[in-house]
Amino acid sequence: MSGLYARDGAAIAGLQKLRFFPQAVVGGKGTMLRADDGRDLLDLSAAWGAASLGYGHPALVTAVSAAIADPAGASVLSAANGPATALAERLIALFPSDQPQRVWLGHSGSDANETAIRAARRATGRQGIIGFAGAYHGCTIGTMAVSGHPTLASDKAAGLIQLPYPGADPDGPDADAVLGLLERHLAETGPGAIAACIFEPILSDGGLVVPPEGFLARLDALCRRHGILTICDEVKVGLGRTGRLHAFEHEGFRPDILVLGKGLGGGLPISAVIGPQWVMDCATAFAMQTLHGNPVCAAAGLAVLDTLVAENLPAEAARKGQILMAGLRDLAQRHSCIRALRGRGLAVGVEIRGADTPLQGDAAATAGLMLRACERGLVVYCVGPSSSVLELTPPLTIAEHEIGQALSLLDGALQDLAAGRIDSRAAAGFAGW
Ligand SMILES: Cc1ncc(COP(=O)(O)O)c(/C=N/[C@@H]2CCCCNC2=O)c1O
Repeated sequence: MSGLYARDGAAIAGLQKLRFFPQAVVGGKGTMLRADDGRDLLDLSAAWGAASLGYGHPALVTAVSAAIADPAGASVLSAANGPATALAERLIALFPSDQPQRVWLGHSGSDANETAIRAARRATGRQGIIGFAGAYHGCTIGTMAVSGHPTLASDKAAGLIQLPYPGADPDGPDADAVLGLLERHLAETGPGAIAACIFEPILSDGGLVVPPEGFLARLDALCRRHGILTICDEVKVGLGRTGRLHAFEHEGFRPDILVLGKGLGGGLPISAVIGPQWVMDCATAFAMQTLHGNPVCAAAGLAVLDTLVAENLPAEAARKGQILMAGLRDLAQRHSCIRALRGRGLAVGVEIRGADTPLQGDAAATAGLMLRACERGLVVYCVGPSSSVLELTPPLTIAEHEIGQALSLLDGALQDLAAGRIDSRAAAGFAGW
């Protein structure tokens, strides 16, 4: 174990660790992270999707350097600032509506979803929320209460209707069954009980599950019939990652409220809730934290949005996602432990079947695979209710040759797994999910 990782163990709280292998980073450039042992690691995670432009992108460096050198204050709580206002105006323009919209700026997906839910309740006067099993909306009390991921098994919100996510379980309910279940719930609760329905356009931490075609549009229509606000949580898969600017665009509907985070800041902490003015202006001093709308983070957000356009990153994600998926299908032909491949654009899941490997368990095989991948120079993490789905969410700026390198490194780790060259105890020291 490296010196830096040991020091991390003696200083950083376990409360915030989700560790799969002893990764210790001292720098980064593009898609590469530099480990403290001098190795270059190809990062297929992009820090759980936050490093949307990779590491050290010139547009980010220029924008953030200028903003920190002459900061326009530190927040929007009690003063307007240029970068935050400009970012809000851009986000409104990118999520057009026939109603006036407003933008709330935060630090994380958690505080953004927490705000969206609280504002929906305050603006509608209703308390109930519709959510989905397996969904990850945040790690705050309010977001955990409406999430369904097993790691977030806290007390659930009073009045929560938690539905199965169609497609998450191959033997589970399909879209018709889930919508029928929701209709029955609404018939029982009455039309005036539910404030909002919150959903991910791709169930991400829940296993990288793309919903059946048409499901989300039908869910949106059903909610509108009952005056229920729809909150689309695009914190992980938004902003070009799926091949469209917004993931909901694949589904042919427009949610009432859009939540963005992670990649919005390109690695800096900024999130956003974009929604109708009657919701977003329903109160003041209601959802505030001291540094919300920080001008340096907002400048990063503007640089990300500029670069999405300048480098045509949504279309590039669609194109490169096809290259990645084709390579994974080739690996699946040669490695029977790959149970399934799922995703859109550069949001891809590789489900692992442990029974076909010497490590036997799905989670054990996945853990061993991640650790060996890192030893071979590839960073990839896992998601899913059984921690058995590799989540590939590389920087949108990943180069084609780096996709080839990543596939080759993953192939090597899969060969090690199949040949019994990964000790089952190797990953035991890492708690994972
Ligand atoms: C769809 C979706 N919505 C909200 C969140 C919460 O975002 P924050 O972790 O920035 O508070 C997340 C965060 N997801 C977790 C973050 C914790 C580590 C596990 N991997 C994730 O991507 C998310 O994926």
